[in-house]
Amino acid sequence: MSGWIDISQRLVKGIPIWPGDTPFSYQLSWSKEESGSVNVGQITLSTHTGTHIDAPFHFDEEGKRVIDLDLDLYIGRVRVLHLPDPIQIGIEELQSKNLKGVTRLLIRTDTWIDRSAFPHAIPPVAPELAPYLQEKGIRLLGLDLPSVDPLDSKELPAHHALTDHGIHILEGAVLDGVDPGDYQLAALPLPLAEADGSPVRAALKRLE
Ligand SMILES: Nc1ccccc1C(=O)C[C@H](N)C(=O)O
Ligand SMILES: [Zn+2]
Ligand SMILES: [Zn+2]
Repeated sequence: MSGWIDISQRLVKGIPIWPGDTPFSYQLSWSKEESGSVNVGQITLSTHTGTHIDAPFHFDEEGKRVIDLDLDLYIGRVRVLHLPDPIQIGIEELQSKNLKGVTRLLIRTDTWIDRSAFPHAIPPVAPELAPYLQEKGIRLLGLDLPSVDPLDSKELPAHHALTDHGIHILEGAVLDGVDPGDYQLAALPLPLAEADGSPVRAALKRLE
C-alpha cells in the first residue's frame, strides 16, 4: 500500500456531466489488430468532467488559462474538513474550524450521494466566505460537488468572489469516507495552453 488515496472520479463512459455538456468517451483510433503494432486511443470530454479544476477564464474573458496557473496550488499540504449536509458553505459553517496555517482546503459535504447521476441541487458556497478564507491564507478550495455556485446560477457569484480573493477552485473530488485532518495533496491539471478548466488525477496521503 502506497498510502495514497485516490479522490478522483473514474473517467468512464456515462460519467455524469453538466446537463447538456459533452459526454465523456474513450475509444481506440487504431487497434493493435488493425495497426499491427499498437492500440492508440482518443478521448472526448468537457474540461469540466469529473474531478477537475476551474481556470478563471471559465467565467472571466480576461482570466487566467490552465497553463498560467501556479503548480504549487495543486501539490502540497491540505486540510480536509467534514461538513455533513450543509444548507450552504458559509462563514457560519466554518467558524468553529481552526484554519491556521492552511493554504489548501477540501470540504467533504456528503451531499452528492448518487454518483451515477448529476445532482439536482447542491449546497452553494456563500460569496462572503471568499474574503474570510483569503484572510486565513487559503489559496485553493476543493469540494465533493460539481460547482461552488447553485446549479442554475448564471452570475456565478462564488466563482467570481473566490477568484477575486485569490482562491482557486477544485470541483468533484470524491471524499466519501475520507477522515478530516491534514494530508498531502496532488491534483495537477493537464498542461492545456488555452483551456478554461482541466480534469485532474487527485490523491491524498495522510500526514501524521
Ligand atoms: N460545464 C458547464 C456547461 C455549461 C454551463 C456550466 C458548466 C460548468 O461547468 C459550470 C460549473 N460551475 C463548473 O465549473 O464545473
Ligand atoms: Zn468546473
Ligand atoms: Zn466551477
